[in-house]
Formats: sequence, structure tokens, C-alpha cells
Amino acid sequence: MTRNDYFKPCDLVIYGALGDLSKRKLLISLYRLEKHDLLEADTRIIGVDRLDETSTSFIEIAQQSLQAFLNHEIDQNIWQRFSQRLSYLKIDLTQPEQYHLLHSVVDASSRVMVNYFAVSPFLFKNICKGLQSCGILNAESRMVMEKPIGYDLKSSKEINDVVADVFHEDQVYRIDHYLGKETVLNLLALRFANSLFYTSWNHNTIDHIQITVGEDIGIEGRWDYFDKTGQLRDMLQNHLLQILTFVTMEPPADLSAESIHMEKIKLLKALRPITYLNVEEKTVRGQYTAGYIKGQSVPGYLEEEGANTNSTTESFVAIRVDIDNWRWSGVPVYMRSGKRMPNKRTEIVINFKNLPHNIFKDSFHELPANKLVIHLQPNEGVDVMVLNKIPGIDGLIKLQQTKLDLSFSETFKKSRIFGGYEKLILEALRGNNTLFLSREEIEQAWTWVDSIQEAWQHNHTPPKPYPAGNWGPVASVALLARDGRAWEE
Ligand SMILES: NC(=O)C1=CN([C@@H]2O[C@H](COP(=O)(O)OP(=O)(O)OC[C@H]3O[C@@H](n4cnc5c(N)ncnc54)[C@H](OP(=O)(O)O)[C@@H]3O)[C@@H](O)[C@H]2O)C=CC1
Ligand SMILES: O=C1O[C@H](COP(=O)(O)O)[C@@H](O)[C@H](O)[C@H]1O
Repeated sequence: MTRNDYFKPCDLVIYGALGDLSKRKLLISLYRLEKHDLLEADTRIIGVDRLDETSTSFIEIAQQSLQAFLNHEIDQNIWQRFSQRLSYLKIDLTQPEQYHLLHSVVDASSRVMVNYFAVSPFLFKNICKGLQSCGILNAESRMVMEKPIGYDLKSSKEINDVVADVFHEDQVYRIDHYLGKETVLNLLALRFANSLFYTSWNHNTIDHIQITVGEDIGIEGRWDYFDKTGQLRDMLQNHLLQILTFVTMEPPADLSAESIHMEKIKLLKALRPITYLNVEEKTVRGQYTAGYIKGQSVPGYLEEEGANTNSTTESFVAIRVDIDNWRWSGVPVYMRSGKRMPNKRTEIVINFKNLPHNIFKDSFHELPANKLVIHLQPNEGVDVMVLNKIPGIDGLIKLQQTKLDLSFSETFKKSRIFGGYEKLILEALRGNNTLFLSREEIEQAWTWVDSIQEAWQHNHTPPKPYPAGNWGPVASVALLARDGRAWEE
């Protein structure tokens, strides 16, 4: 990404500016865009939240966030430039009469108003109605809506209906920041630009697929949001299903948003429903208890700030997914995602089938199958596990499993790897919504996820405890062990 054309400056209004997302990701990404001279000179950033802050104290909060998450990267000159863009406005977003205050800080006549909904989905309808009634929007205005959109299919439809009353579809940017990650987009290149995988990407050659999205952090003071949401809705309904579609969809006709959306929807429709009859065998729910991460003791979920001791919300989920189509018949995809795992790790492992016959019995009783490991974060890259002959003059061929390693940071030394939010915020400011989601694919994802949520409710499936610092409850190991498989560790 380099600076090229001129784009109209924006008034970027972040609703929920004092929240975790804003402080941990949005402000940091905006600072990095500033650092690379990618923000238009006149673009301004207006934080809206319900606390009694001022622009001065908001600037201090932003600086503290940068210090906490980006310390070594902060440059005083860039910070000076960046901080001049920031201001703060207190609005209780549930109070329609307070939205008129926006007129005092937003200049929709000379800038594009970009409304970033960085709040819980319960507030999305309020914001749309508030913006509409105060009359600040025009045909150029945009809105960026965070995932999860709603709580289930019904609420998602209700939100999208209200959004459609206020914004035209081409003004709507439904964000999933995983779609801005280089390694997720690289899946398109890996699959559809390499003939090597063209004939092998199916049930003939692949045994099973694993997708792991583990985080070492807990809920980071977000009890109100997270406890109503849970890991299934917070991570799996969106990020993991998006990764799954990129790994398993059919080749799109071209790279247009429409072609890609269409293939993703087809794939989502092919996911075999999980119901109360098979939910216990196909899913695992977990909730962390106190434990240790990298030697530090951390509290359990029920001891987090603001916690309700009776909560049965899951902080971990593992699922066996079956895809009912020609390509993937008989190839399970195992997905898992959790908070307070031993470390942050997002990866996809494509496990190939064993060869039908082994002529190297002196090395391996059973030949280990090939694996393609795609590391999304940290340390983006791709590894291929293959068998090679150990060099030597012995008469027999002795094999060893070795790794062909393509590290992005090593291979693309001259290119900077942009974060998901950096890339997508920039696209929203520039008015390009190609990498954002369509309403239909989100609703299709909810249809599949709702059935799991309903099955858990129907069966009163409680979350299984796991000590922080582990890869979920033991039952998650059993989910694969039942099929004679194991998670990639
Ligand atoms: N955190 C993350 O890493 C990510 C979050 N997201 C999504 O972003 C959204 C927000 O998440 P997150 O930042 O974690 O949540 P937080 O609860 O941390 O932030 C929400 C902010 O909105 C404020 N708020 C709540 N009610 C009102 C109100 N009536 N008027 C004004 N402000 C209000 C909150 O204030 P108060 O604290 O007083 O309640 C808080 O500052 C969610 O949809 C989430 O899925 C997406 C990707 C990553
Ligand atoms: O959407 C969310 O994502 C973050 C994890 O994002 P990552 O880019 O750091 O992998 C997660 O912590 C948060 O709970 C969730 O809302």
C-alpha cells in the first residue's frame, strides 16, 4: 500500500471510542496509517462514548493506549500530527435527543462522515435511528458495522433492516477484520494461483482440516459485552467461518466482491446442521478457571471484573464441521477457538491422506502424511511438512520429516505486513467496500450457528471447565481422538 491518489478527507466518528476495540485496535491502526502517511491531511477522528471525558483527556487516553500496545513504535512527530486529528464528544447512544451534538463536531459538507460502530450490537439500531433523526447524514456518508451483527439470525435481520432504512447498501461496510489480514487474503493466492493445489484440494487427497484461533488474553474488562455473547458468537460465527469459507469454497469466477460472496454463501449452505441430537458429540463448550499463562497467574472467567458467578457463557468452543458437497464429502473440519489459551496462535492445518503403500518401513512403520500449515498470526507464513532422505552413504534410504518453510517476514522483507484493521479502515475511508461482508452471508452464518446455540440450550449443555493456560477442556482432545486424530500442537 502506498500513498497515491487523493481521497476526500473524512470525519471518522468512532462510537464506543473508550472501549477495548477502539483502544486496542482502532486507534493503534489509525496511528500506523498516520505513520505511513496514508491518512488524508484533513481527516479528523471523533471519539464518542458515554463517559465524561474531554478532547484533552481522550487524547491522553489514546496516548496511553499507544504506549501500552505500540510502545517502541511511537514517534513524537507522528504522534503530534496524529493527536491533532482527535477530539471527543460525550453521547449516551441510547438517548436519541443527544445525537444533534454531532453537528458541533462533524462537517459533512466538506468531509465524508464515516460512522464506525465499535459498540455492542445491542446499540446498532439506536445509532442508526439517532443519526437519521438528527439529520446529519447525506448520500456520501458511510457506516462501518462491527461483528457480530446481532445475537442470532432474527436480531441480525432486524439490525440490517434498520440499517437499510437509513443507509443505502453501498454505504454499508460490514467489517470482519480477519478479511484484512494478509494471510487470510493469501489463501486466495495459495489456492487459486498455484496449480500444485488445484487437483489435490479435495476429498481424494485431504484427510481432514484443522482451524485454531487461540488467544492468551481473557475478556479484558469486557464482561458486559462478552458474557451476553460467548465465544461461539464472538469468534466462530464470524472469523472462523470466514476462514473456513476461504479454505473450502469453490473457485470464484473472478476477484469481484459479488463472485466471492456467492461462493462463500454456497459453502455456508453446505454446512451440515448440528442439532440437539448430535451437538454433544460434535461440539465442546468450555469456560476457563484460574490458571497460569507464561508463568503469570490469571483469574478464572467467573472472577473477572464485573462477573456474575452463575454465568454459563462459553469462553472456548470446538466443533467438528461436515461439509455436504462433492469436494469435501467425508473430510471433517475441526475448528477451535478460546480465550486464555497458552499463547496467541491462529493457524490452519491441511492434513493430507496417507499413501496407500509404504516401501520405507525401515524409517517409518507408517509414513507420516504431508501437512500444509498456514500460520495466520503471529509469524505469518506457510510450512509444508514433507519426507526427505537423510543424506548418507548407507545402502538403505532413511527418511526424515522436514519442513519447507515460507516465512512472510523473511520472504517479503521489503514489504510491510499491514494489520487487518489498518487495511480495512483505510478501505472504508477511501470508499471501497470489496473486502467487507454481504448481508446474505452473515445471515447464512447465523442460520448454522443458531442451530448449535439452540441445541446447547435444549440440552442444557454446561461449559466444561479448563484451567487458563490450556488448549481448552480435555473433551476437546476427545472430539478428535474419537475419529482417531489429534490437534496439531
Ligand atoms: N475488542 C476487540 O478486540 C474486538 C471487538 N469487536 C467488536 O467491537 C464491538 C465492541 O467491542 P469492545 O470494544 O470489545 O466492547 P467494549 O464494551 O469494550 O466497548 C464498548 C464501548 O461502548 C461504550 N458504550 C456502551 N453503552 C454506551 C452508550 N449507551 N452510549 C455510549 N457509549 C456506550 C462502552 O462504555 P462502558 O464501558 O461504560 O459500557 C464502551 O466504552 C463488539 O461488537 C465486538 O464484537 C470486534 C473485533 C475485535
Ligand atoms: O473480534 C474479536 O477479535 C479479537 C481477536 O482478534 P485478533 O486479530 O487479535 O485475533 C478477540 O479478542 C475479540 O474477543 C473479538 O471480539
